[in-house]
Amino acid sequence: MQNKTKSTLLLELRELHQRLRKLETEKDDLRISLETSTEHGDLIEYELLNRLAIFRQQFEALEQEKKDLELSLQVVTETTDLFQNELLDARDTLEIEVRRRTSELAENNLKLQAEIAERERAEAQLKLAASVFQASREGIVITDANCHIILINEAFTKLTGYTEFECLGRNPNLLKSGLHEEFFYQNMWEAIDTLGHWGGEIWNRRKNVEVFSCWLSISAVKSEGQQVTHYIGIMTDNTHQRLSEQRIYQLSHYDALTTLPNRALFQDRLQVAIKRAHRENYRLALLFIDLDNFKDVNTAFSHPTGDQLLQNVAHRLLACVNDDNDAVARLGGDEFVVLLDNLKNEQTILQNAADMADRLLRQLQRPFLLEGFEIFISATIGISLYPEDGDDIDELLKHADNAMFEAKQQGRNNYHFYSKPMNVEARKRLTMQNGLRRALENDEFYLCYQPQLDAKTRRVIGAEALIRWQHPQLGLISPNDFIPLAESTGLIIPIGEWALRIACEQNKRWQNEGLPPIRVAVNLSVRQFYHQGLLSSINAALQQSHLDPRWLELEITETLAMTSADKTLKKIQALQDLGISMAIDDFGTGYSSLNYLKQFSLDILKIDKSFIGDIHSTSGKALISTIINMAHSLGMHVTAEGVETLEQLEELETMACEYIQGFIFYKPLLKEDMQQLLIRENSKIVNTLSQ
Ligand SMILES: Nc1nc2c(ncn2[C@@H]2O[C@H](COP(=O)(O)O[C@H]3[C@@H](O)[C@H](n4cnc5c(=O)[nH]c(N)nc54)O[C@@H]3COP(=O)(O)O)[C@@H](O)[C@H]2O)c(=O)[nH]1
Repeated sequence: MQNKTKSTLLLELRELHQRLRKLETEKDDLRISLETSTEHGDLIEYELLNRLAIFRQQFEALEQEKKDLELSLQVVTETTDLFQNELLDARDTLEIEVRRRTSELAENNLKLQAEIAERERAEAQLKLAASVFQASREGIVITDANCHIILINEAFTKLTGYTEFECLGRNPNLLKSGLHEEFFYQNMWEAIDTLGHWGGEIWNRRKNVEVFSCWLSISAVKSEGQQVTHYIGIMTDNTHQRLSEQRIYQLSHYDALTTLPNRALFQDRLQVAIKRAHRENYRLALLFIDLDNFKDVNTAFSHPTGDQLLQNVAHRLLACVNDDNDAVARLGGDEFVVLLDNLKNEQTILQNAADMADRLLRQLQRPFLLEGFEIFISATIGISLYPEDGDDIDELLKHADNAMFEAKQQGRNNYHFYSKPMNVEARKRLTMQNGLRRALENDEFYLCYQPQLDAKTRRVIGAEALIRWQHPQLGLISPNDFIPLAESTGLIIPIGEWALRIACEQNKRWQNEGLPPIRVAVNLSVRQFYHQGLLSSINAALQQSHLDPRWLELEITETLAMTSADKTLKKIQALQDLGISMAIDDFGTGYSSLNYLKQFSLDILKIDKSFIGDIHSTSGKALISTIINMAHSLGMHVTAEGVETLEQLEELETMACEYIQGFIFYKPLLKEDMQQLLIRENSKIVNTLSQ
């Protein structure tokens, strides 16, 4: 009974009540039946009473059962109430615990949520970083602390041509272009080591050996303990920018039509040249060139033809200048400039500038063949000199421009110096130059003959033919003044040929007159010597005069002999093969190679007068003696020139110098005087023979 639950007990109790009520009803029914059963006899009554007693018993049993049940219910209810209280207590404790655990759980959950969010954020960042690394247009390379590549991105491969496989484990110096000096890399690493970072432009080399320019930034990555763990290099291809920069530079510094430097670049160069000239104490000449009547070409032909003409002019100007020192630029329109830099010799600056102006004018005078036409133009040049005519760009340009304007006023196709004294000199030069062209036709040249004597016998054995120019206005002009001009204009060729022809004819004439034969020496200038017509003109002179070649001597200077030695050697040999004597002039003033001298096997060595003037000193004496001995050992005879004093003559005699030329005996003589001398010489010989 105790084990039954309260609800089971209540159920049973309810059932019991029902059964009791049913029994009550049956008992009532039975009583009524009993009261009304008199008609049925005693049997029925007995039966009914019996059944009633059974009912009663049942009822009482049920009542007892009910009591028991109610008792049990009471027990159960009491037990349940007790349990209920314990349960309530337990539930309260449990609830508190559950609440505590729930809040703990909620807290942990929040933490977890935050952790998950953090992890997701970190993962997203990593993903982003990885995609940025890969998608970056900059080439990125990551190395370990020992500079071994551990990671590169796609852009790096694109930029350098190296794949990851080819790079991993290697040093990034595999990109070294070889264009930077070692100190460049030293500075770079110094910055990384001290500042942790370096950035700059660098030339690298791709796998296909192509060199490219890039902006490179290198950062050192450090641990918390400040130890370098990695290096990150980020490079941006700069080639396109470089090319555009070059293009922009080209456009802004060079003339698009002629590709010559434009005004801006020229001014920069002039500025640099002025500074250097100031520092190193030399001079500059600025030639401002303006084409004459250029507009007519544009009008008569077309602008494209005019453009072509300007391009051709630029080429010709460039061909005239010395690549190393001089600069040509187009200032605009038909205006050009030439800068002569590094003019060290003060004596020749005027000459150099005037020579250049001459050369430019001559080049521009040659016809230009354009579109099937021969187009003739000329130019006018204004010249300013640094520092005389200005010490800054603007002044020099302005004064050269002014000088050009002056030159235009005086007629085109000429040049004009800015400063007056220069112009006087230049005008003299111009007069000489113009006169030089006509001098041959006008028979303004003549030859003098300076006798050469045998040092021992004092007999005249030869003469040097020396040219003179009798200018109608300027008077007698020294060869020292006009020979360089003739050289630079090329007029030395006809003038030299004339001197050669006259000397041969005169010598032959003296021989024909029965005078003692002498060897006449003729000077050859550099241009003349290398002129391809030299041999034929000498042959012509000899044939026309019928002079035996052994009575002709040709003098070349020491400097000439030493330039292009092989070419010189062949030419000397060819002349000697004709039977002509070859002399090396001005010996000691230039640069000689004993080796060449030996190979040339020249006939005569002429010691320069500057040495003879120094013969009184011990060192001068020793030097001359050495030269004479060397010449003898090379099989040459020696002529001492510029001998002016007895002391010099005696010294030379003791040194076994064979021939003497100098004022001590004779100055250069007119041909008539030379003839008289030869007549006297002849009579000396006759006298000696008759004694
Ligand atoms: N290419 C050619 N060059 C020529 C020709 N004619 C002459 N020249 C060269 O011109 C330079 C100057 O010559 P010149 O003024 O005639 O002077 C010569 C002599 O007068 C001078 N000399 C001779 N002796 C003395 C002397 O005792 N004292 C002194 N102060 N001067 C003297 O030396 C000049 C000859 O020199 P060099 O020729 O070196 O023997 C001169 O360089 C000539 O070469 C020519 O036709 N063509």
